Order: sequence, then C-alpha cells, then structure tokens
Amino acid sequence: MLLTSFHRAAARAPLKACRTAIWTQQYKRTSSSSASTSSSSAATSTVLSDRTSFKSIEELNGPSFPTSLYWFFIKGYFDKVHQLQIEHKKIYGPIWKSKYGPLVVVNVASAELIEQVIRQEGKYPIRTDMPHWRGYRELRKQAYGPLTEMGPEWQRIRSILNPKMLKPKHVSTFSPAINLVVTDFIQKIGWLREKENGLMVRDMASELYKFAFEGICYVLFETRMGCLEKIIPQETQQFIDSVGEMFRLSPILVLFPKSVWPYLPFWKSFVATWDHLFKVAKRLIDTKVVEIKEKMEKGEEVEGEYLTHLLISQKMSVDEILGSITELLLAGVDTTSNTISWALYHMAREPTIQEKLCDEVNRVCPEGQIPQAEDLAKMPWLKAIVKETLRLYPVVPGNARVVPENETVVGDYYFPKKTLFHLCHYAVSYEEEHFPDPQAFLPERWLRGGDKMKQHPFSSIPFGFGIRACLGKRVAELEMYCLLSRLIRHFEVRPDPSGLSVEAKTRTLLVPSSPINLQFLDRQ
Ligand code: HEM
Repeated sequence: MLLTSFHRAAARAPLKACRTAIWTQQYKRTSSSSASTSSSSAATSTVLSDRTSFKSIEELNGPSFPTSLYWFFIKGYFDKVHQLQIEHKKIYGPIWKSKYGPLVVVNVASAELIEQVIRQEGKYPIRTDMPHWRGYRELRKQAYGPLTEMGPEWQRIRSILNPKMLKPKHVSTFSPAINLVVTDFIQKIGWLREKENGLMVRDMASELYKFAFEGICYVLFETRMGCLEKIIPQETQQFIDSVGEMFRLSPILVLFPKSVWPYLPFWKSFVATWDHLFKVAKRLIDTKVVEIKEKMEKGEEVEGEYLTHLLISQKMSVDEILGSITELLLAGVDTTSNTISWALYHMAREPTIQEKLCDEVNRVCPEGQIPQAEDLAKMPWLKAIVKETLRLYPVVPGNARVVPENETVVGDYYFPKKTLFHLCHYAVSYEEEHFPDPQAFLPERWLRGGDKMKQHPFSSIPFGFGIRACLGKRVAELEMYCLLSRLIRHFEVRPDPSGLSVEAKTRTLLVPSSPINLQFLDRQ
C-alpha cells in the first residue's frame, strides 16, 4: 500500500492526534483553495474549531438495504430519487449512509459538505467506474473516452480535449454552426405547429432531443445528420435509436455482476447498440480523414472545427479520437435538450420574463441580427434563465465521487480511503437558506442586486466543479443561449391550454415525466 509521508507520520501518532492532524492538513488545503469563497472558508473553520475528534463511518446513520427497497418500490421513489434526497435529509440530516448489499454510499446534502468532498478529491477524480460501458470497450478493443477513462490516461485525454471545448475564444467559433441548426429548428417549429391547429407543438423534449443531436454532431463531426428534416435519414434515425436503447439498457445491466453479462438476453442488444454507435462515428471520422488528406495533397489549407483539429494535431490516435468523440456525443444530447425543455416550460408560464428576454435580445442585436457568442455574453437575463432552470432541474441531480487517495474527513465523520460519496445536488439547490422560495422559477435571483449574495458557491453547480467537471459546459451554454434567445424573439410561447403540469422524474438524468406541449404564436 502506498503511504504518503503524512500517512506514515499519522500511523505512528495516537488516534486523537492523528484525526486532528488529518483534519488540519485537509483544512489547510480546503481553506487555501477556497480563499475566494468567504462563506465556504467560514464553514470549514467553524467545523475545525468545534471538533477535536471524529466519528467513524459505522456511527453514521442511514437506511438499510431493505429500508431503501421499501422507499423505492413500496413508497414509489424509484423514479423520484431526487425527491428522496430531500426526504432522507429531513430524517437523517445533511449526511447519511445508504447500504445496497455490500456497497456503502455516503450521501452528502449540504453545500458546505459537498465543497469539503470535492476539494479533497485527488489528482484523478473518479465518479464511478462504469463497468458496463468499459466492458463493451474491452470486448471490442475500443479506446476509452473521458467518461470511462481513469487515472493519468484520463488526465491526458482531458488535456487534449479541453482547450477547444472549454476556452471561450475557441468555443465562440462554434456559434455560426449552432445558429444554422437553430434556424432549421425555428423553421421546424413552424411546420410542426401547422399539423396541430397552427399553434401547438407536442412533446417538446423529443423535438429538442433532435435539435441537440444535430447541434452536437455538427460541432463534433462537422457534418449535418438531417435530424431536423421532415423525413430523418434512416441511418441517423437508427443512430438516435441506438443512443436511446443503450441508455435504457445501461441501468438494468449494471445491476448484474460482470461475470453473468454474456448470459443475459439484453447483453447482446447492448453490444449491438454500441456497435452501431461506433460504426457510424467511425464512418464520419474516416470521411473526414480522407477529406483532410485530399486537401493536403492539393496543397490547400486545412480548416475545420473540433474533429479536424483533433485529427491534424495528432495528439491522439484515430481510435482514441473515436472513443472520445462518441462519449462526448452521448454526454451532450439529453443534458442540453432537457434543460431547454424545462426552460421553455417555465417561460411559457411567465410572459413578463419572455418580454424581458425579448427586449434584451433586441437591444443587443437590433434589426433582427443573429446573436453570436460575444453578444450572448451581454445578456444577463438569458444567462439567469438558464441558471435558474439548472437549479430547479440539475440534469445530474446526484453525482458520485470516490475519494480514493486519502482517508477523508467530511463534517463530523472520518472515512476510509475509496469511500463512495453521493453528492445530493438536487436537495441542496432546493434549500430555503440559499434560495428563498425555492420551488419558484425566479431567474432574477441570479441577477446583480438579486439574492446572489446569499448563495453558497456550491449550492448550485450543475456542471460539476474542478478538473473532472463537465467537458461540454461552454458548448451546452452556447447551444442553449442561441436557441432560447432566437426562439423567444421569434415566438411568444404559451403553455398547453389543458393546464397539465409536468413533474420531473429520474432516469439517471432528471427528465420530464410526461410530454411538455407548448403553443407558439408569431411575435409581431
Ligand atoms: C445542460 C447541459 C449539460 C449539463 C447540465 C452537464 C452536466 C454535467 C455534469 C454534472 C457532469 C459531471 C461533472 C462531475 O462529475 O463533476 C458532466 C460531465 C461530462 N459532460 Fe456534461 N453536461 C451538459 C452538457 C454536455 C455537453 C453538450 C457535452 C459534450 C459536448 C458534455 C460532455 C461531458 C463529458 C464528456 C463529461 C465527463 C467529463 C469527465 O469525466 O472528465 N456535457 N456534465
């Protein structure tokens, strides 16, 4: 076992001194890295001065396996696990453990405790090891991508993928491509509503799924897929279906041990969906490789966006690019499309917010100019609408984190290394203390002069935090800003006149539990 000099020293010290040493070291790291966040430093120093020793994980309260099964299947929280975070927090407080057979998960449901966990993750943070996704890659000898890779290899991949995806100056170059897709989507809304009394578009989430799919494919592969055409090309439709099927089978498969997968009837389908995804992605990459070679042979300048950049930089093999880009695509569709669906659902009920956004867009981009990345940065209402949507519907309502390298102190407890933490972002983003009237959709709380001062920096972190945070954050924001700003300038959006409200359910991500139908009226 690898011991750091600190651990060796601690191993020789009496228990109490050892615990204090651990905490002091962690406190130093926490407080120095959170120097910019006064509220969080205050929270950690309070814990430090209050404590001289810590309780062990065995003393931590929480539901047993049968109790969890009761909550899931008898009380019906199986597809409302985000709500269960709030219920369990009421019973057990901000930290509790859940047992699932041999697996122990430590749930953390306060901004301060989430900050403590995240700030203690090592050089190579781990969410979960995704054995089923890795299993396919091992079977077919495919490369891992940023979601499935771990350790130094993960860091290497991220260091190559990050710059073009996260640096604002690079990401802004994607806005012409995204705007072309937005133009097609607005047109599509026009003909979809014709089908139904000239106003209503049914199941916005599924329409926005196709928008997000087309948008991210265009950004990543620099190729249009035809998702927004009246008749979707067969291969594209099959590609979309494979993604859906793979996400449907994933949570079922992961319930079984790896050794029995080959004998399960749905393992074959799982492998087949991945085969199709990799086949289509490979074809798109191969086409680009040929295109680049031809240009080079003719002495022409090779220009392009994400895929071209990865191919010509030669920092990754083509197989590695295939593994990574396929995972980027999978991470980038449901997330963005569900957020836009929820934003429109609420805005449809708030005509004044639509007016404010419309005025803002017309002020920054007069005479119908199409907003580009630099214009969107000047629209505080637009950003506030997206932030508030992600607070109410954090697409990833609970995120896993293994703190592998060190023994860990979180709150009053002391945890062994490799403890699996579940960060309950949903419960935290509904805390009155951080967000007064938490159930209400109030974008203004994110505006200068709003309630912003009350918020803890970890009370709503929808894209995660730190080096393993979302790789597509900037692209997702750009897509959401481009679409919402132009859609609201074009249409007045109204709710389904039937008055039906739509609840959220957990299907790994937070998704609408029934279709979101909206009316679109042309703006004068
Ligand atoms: C509203 C849209 C989105 C939200 C709310 C979102 C949220 C998240 C969250 C919470 C994580 C986990 C972060 C962590 O563990 O700390 C994540 C990871 C990730 N996201 Fe996103 N995401 C969105 C869109 C996208 C898009 C468009 C892409 C691709 C272009 C993308 C690619 C990824 C990847 C590759 C990871 C894994 C990163 C890693 O493990 O190194 N996401 N995202």
